[in-house]
Amino acid sequence: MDKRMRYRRISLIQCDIELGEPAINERKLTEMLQSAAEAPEKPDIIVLPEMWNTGYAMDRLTALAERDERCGIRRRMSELAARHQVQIVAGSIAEQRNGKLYNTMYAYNRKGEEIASYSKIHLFRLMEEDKYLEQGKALGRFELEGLSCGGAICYDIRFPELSRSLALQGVHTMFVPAQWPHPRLNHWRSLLIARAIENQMYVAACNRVGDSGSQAFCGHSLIIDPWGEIIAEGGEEEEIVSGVIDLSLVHEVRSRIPVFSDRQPQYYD
Ligand SMILES: O=C(O)CCC(=O)C(=O)O
Repeated sequence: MDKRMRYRRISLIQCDIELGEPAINERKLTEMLQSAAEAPEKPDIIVLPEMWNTGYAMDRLTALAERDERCGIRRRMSELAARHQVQIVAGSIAEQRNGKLYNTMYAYNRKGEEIASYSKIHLFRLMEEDKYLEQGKALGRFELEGLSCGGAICYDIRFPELSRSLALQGVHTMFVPAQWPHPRLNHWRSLLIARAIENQMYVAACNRVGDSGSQAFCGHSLIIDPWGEIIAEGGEEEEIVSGVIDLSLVHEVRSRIPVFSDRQPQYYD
């Protein structure tokens, strides 16, 4: 495999998010993104956390969410990607489309083209997402320079069917923006490691830190390889978590333990 195609450096922007303050959040994310992009070891892909524009300001989302016609954040993400010639999995933002609210991930290539979107399918009742948001209706699969990618947002990782469906569609790296709170750090780490092992894929998961009301978010953004080994892990403060993935490992692990050809789908519902 061509060396340039084999390795990708990924940086996860693990940060705090101000509740209901899109302008403040965008300023901070932009600064962190720029410093990641200008680091001596420049990443190929930068990943942001979930709902980073508004946080969980659910009862104010109609006023605060990004609107298609404004095209503000999406245009600026696209400009950042083009300016720094970096690929961006822009976490997810609260957005309003056709009068409905969604929690949506966007991805940009190095030219700044918006190449994919994925709206969260499994809405998290504990945060009342189901009361305010419309669920997504399609899986998020996309390509970043030949890397076959998939998206899952936070609670989605509790549904192994979603990541398995992505793997069956050829995904080798799953990106997971999140706002995952304590006291379920153990679930966060275990579920992400399990999704990587069972699907023999890389998982790059970007969580937020800090508090919002009674919730404390647990950070520990992770890059996990297809063997379940942790390549990089954050703490519980703001930081940029980086690691290099080696795509040949996906093929190696899949040929060593051939779970995809050993599946027995006739027994599954
Ligand atoms: O499933 C969990 O424990 C956390 C999920 C969550 O916080 C979310 O989807 O926003």
